[in-house]
Amino acid sequence: MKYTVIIPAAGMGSRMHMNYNKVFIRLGDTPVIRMTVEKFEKDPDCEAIHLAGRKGEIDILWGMLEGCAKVKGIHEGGRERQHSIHNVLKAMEPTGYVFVHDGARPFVSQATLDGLKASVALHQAAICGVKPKDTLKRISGDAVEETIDRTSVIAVHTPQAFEYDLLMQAYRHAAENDLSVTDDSMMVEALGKRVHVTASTYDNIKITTEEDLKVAESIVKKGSE
Ligand SMILES: Nc1ccn([C@@H]2O[C@H](COP(=O)(O)OP(=O)(O)OP(=O)(O)O)[C@@H](O)[C@H]2O)c(=O)n1
Ligand SMILES: O=P(O)(O)OC[C@@H](O)[C@@H](O)[C@@H](O)CO
Repeated sequence: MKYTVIIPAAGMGSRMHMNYNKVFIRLGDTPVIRMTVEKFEKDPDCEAIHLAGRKGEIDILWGMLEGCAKVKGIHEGGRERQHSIHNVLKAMEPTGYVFVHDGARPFVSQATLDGLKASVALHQAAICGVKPKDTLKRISGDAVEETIDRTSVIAVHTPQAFEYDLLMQAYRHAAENDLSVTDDSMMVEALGKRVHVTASTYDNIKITTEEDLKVAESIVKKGSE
């Protein structure tokens, strides 16, 4: 199963409190965005990589990704993650399957990619995640309303994998209905389509806040799953 991956990298990284985009942070010698892209350079089933970058950072991204032969385009991002991805979807060639993967998740495993490929080929829409390790409660202000059955929830990661036509339809529908989402699956769910779930790894963190950098450095040191 061959696919194209869209990697949004056009955020501000504001929760990282640095004065530059967090995907440019180096872990060892390598920028986060290059580590992420290399995961897909190495997967023989990934045919093309398209990124979203902030206006003014597109040349920096091309520089950081020098020699990454599958990178076919770096497109201008938008106000929110979903607008960045929609811009890429509109700019790239139609294809069979599309993965969407955060530029800030450099530790996705090959097994996670393989699981998603198998699932999306069967179900048209597949996401990955991990079981929560903590007890989960629904709250109102500082009061507990209920304890959630944690066997019925997952913490969702990327990549998320879709048939191209389905994802295009979902993004068009979201734009027309002004839907605000935090992942791509929410748009497909809004069409009434069933989305399947496969396993991710606890290493597949999204680098979001300063403490994530310490975790990321320790994953680099030990090697990711
Ligand atoms: N307008 C945006 C916002 C986010 N992203 C990308 O989407 C991914 C996940 O988003 P998030 O972790 O929220 O990144 P930021 O928006 O950069 O972080 P923050 O919300 O702290 O500013 C990141 O790789 C980020 O670069 C994007 O392409 N376009
Ligand atoms: O809401 P945030 O801006 O932190 O992140 C949005 C998405 O990147 C995130 O929901 C996916 O990575 C799936 O977890």
